[in-house]
Amino acid sequence: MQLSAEEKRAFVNALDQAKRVTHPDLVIATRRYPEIFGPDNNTVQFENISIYNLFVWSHYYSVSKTFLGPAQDSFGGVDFSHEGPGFVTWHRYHLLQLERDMQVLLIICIILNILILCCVENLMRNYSESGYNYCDLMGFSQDMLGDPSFALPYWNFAIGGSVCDVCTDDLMGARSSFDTNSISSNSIFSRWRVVCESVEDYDTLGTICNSSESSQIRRNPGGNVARPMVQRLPEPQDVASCLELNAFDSPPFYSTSSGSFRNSIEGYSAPGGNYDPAVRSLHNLAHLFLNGTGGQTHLSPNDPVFLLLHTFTDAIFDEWLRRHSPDASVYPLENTPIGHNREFNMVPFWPPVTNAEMFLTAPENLGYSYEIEWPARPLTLTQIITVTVVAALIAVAIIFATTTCVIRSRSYRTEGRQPLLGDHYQRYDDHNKTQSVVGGSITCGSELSMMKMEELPDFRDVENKLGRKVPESLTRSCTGETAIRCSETHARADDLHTLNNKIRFLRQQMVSRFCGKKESDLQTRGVCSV
Ligand SMILES: O=C1C=c2cc(C(=O)O)[nH]c2=CC1=O
Repeated sequence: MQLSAEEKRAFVNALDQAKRVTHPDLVIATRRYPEIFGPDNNTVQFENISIYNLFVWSHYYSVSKTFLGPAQDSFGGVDFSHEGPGFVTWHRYHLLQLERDMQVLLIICIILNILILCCVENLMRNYSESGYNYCDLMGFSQDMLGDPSFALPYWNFAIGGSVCDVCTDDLMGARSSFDTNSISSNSIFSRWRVVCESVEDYDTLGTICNSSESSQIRRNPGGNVARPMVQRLPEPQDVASCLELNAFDSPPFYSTSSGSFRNSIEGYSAPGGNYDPAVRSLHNLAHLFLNGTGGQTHLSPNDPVFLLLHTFTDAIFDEWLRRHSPDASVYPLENTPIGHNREFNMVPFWPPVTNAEMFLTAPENLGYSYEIEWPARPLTLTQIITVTVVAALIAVAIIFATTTCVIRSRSYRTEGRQPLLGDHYQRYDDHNKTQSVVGGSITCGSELSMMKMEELPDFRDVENKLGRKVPESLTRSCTGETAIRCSETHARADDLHTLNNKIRFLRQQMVSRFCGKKESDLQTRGVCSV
């Protein structure tokens, strides 16, 4: 989704070229081994095939029944690329082969153009003057020229919801307005035709898929009403959970494996690792979501969404390798389904390549990397417990603080109706010392000072705030009891509250001024009373 418009166009055009240009090196077998030399035993049953169709054919071949020999049953249920540890390694190589083939395509194109320009310019002058070049003759477009570092992008399919965001005309093709199962005619992919469609015929006739193209790509993302579970894409959390799994794979190394990263990313077990026959997740779910060509194993690469879906699957595999740094030995050496053992060659790639060769971190060993932001990891049980306990403690602290505030504020309010200087502010006499503040008088030890409140520095502020004169009886030298009474007579509760605070402040000032101590110190020692 982050490609620029130009990058999208170049990518789509490059795929279209790959669909049309014949693979420069490889041919496909269209008959099984006993018939490979043809009816006359002299005509090899091979065919040329385009670069993209070879990509489709390889996948078809890897999931096809394997012929065991004359008079022997086909070996059904064989799958060299799914339902086993080789799922991730096989599909990785599959993508790398296509990517390399497309890079070569671009290099050939550049070389041929240079040759035309330098060597056969005269010969081709008329053609060049028409604005075309040799690569156009072969089906190349200018978009692809000069970019031999071509790389396959990926589709983050773990976005939840039921919208295929890459199914737009500038990418993989929007839905046709006329047929919900077709691709819009504005997309180049509406003109693609599939290969390997006639599986039943191949099986009954004992043949193999050839390069013949047949019907259009079918696609109806999220539209399988008969199977609501596959109407939604996987969620980001599914990726996060799957990446947490420690074990690469687990016996029987099949679609029934539990606690297996491979089976989770493949999508036969829940993202958290438990095998559940009813579950389809991640890669499998994305396939089934496409609901058409891309959801049928023998056909799925015909829909180009396949390769974006698989580059993302490969990115998850690579992130798992990076996080868990597994030794090669975590990939099972034996007892896997046929073709999936660690040192076995992956069928049908040529030249031979083993699963082990793809079980390595890509940036360090294979020369490519993915630019992806991974969803946050889900919390472990311990983390959930810790967070819960901390949250509970914070809640208790908040409740305690709130309750204390409420009680205090209530007591302040009632203070307005209580003596300003109550019983506990009564004179306190110690044998040695007497610190006492009563109304506007302070006694410190033997030293006695009398002071009118009016004389204290900012006493006028109180009056300003009250908007009137402070009651006379208070300003003189109210003893505790007197102060209340005179206040109750002259001031409202709010005023009393303000006054109360002010008096408390003044009292502190007086205590510290006359005793040279803070009131709190004196109170701590239990020798100060007001
Ligand atoms: O192309 C594929 C289609 C698939 C469908 C399922 C499924 O779980 O039913 N799995 C698939 C894998 C494919 O590669």
